[in-house]
Amino acid sequence: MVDRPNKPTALVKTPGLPPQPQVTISQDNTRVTASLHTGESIEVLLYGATVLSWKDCAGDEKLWLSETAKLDGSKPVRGGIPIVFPLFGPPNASHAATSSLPQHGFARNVRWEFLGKSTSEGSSSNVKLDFGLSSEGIDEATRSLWPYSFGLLYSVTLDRESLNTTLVITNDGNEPFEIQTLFHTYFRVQDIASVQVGGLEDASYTDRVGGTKTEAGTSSPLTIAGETDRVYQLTKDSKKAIVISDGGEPRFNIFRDNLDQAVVWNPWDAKSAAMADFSPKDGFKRMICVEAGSVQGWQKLDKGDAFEGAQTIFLP
Ligand SMILES: O=P(O)(O)OC[C@H]1O[C@@H](O)[C@H](O)[C@@H](O)[C@@H]1O
Repeated sequence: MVDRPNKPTALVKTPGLPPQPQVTISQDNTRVTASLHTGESIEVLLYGATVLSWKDCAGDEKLWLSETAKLDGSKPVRGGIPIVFPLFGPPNASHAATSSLPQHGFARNVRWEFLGKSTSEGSSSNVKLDFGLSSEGIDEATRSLWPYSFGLLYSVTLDRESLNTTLVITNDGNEPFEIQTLFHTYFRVQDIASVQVGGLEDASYTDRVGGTKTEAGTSSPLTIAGETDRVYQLTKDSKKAIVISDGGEPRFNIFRDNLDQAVVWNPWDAKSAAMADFSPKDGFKRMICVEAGSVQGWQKLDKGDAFEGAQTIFLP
């Protein structure tokens, strides 16, 4: 073998890109899943753009999803994070424009479009999934119940220690409209008897159990010992977290952005027994809904206006 005195120098090795988040669309085109190389993952059903699952790096599920939740588009999902829009709660004749809509509006009852994924610049430790819905994307029957020209852009960002959901609502038509919106997050807890919700102290609230009444805030964290359905009126201070603790340990820190109310809901035994899509029947012991939203009064959007609201849930 001839030894070549002037060998070409080896090519300088380009450092490999860090492992990128994986995003997959299910074969039946109904779900999008995303995972970080460190193990965290989310799964989003295109029906309602409902986040069904959020797991930490150890694979522990953070959201509660009923075992009998309908995932076939026949009913809003009982669990995960359904989106409430453009109406919170049951329709009411006092607000004519939304009085024909179903409870919590229609955004959770229709299929959204997956618009794509992105990551923060230079980062492989987060992934953002974008979903869209517009007046053109809903069926004629729904459009006739709420005949406005709108656009919704919903972004779900998974980070190693947090999940952010951001909704941007635009008025794309000439007619003004009024909206309410909320992230109806079902949190998974170990034992509702040992759950405390902090960060709501001193906030007045509307109690919706057994007739609607307004109550002054209390100084201690909220505990749940029966059916609970409250709309808390919060300050605009987006730096103050709502903290869900379980067994004395903080589990979730929820930060709001431009969402001035939080609903706390647990149906307890009788109400959950009456819901066919709620199971197991003692599942109310392992869930609590803490729902950041804008649901007191209405946000008016004139032609060309936009409203943006977000929540970020941190794992302590
Ligand atoms: O059964 P739905 O329509 O999903 O609503 C569940 C609950 O959602 C909560 O946000 C409301 O405060 C409750 O009053 C309601 O019962």
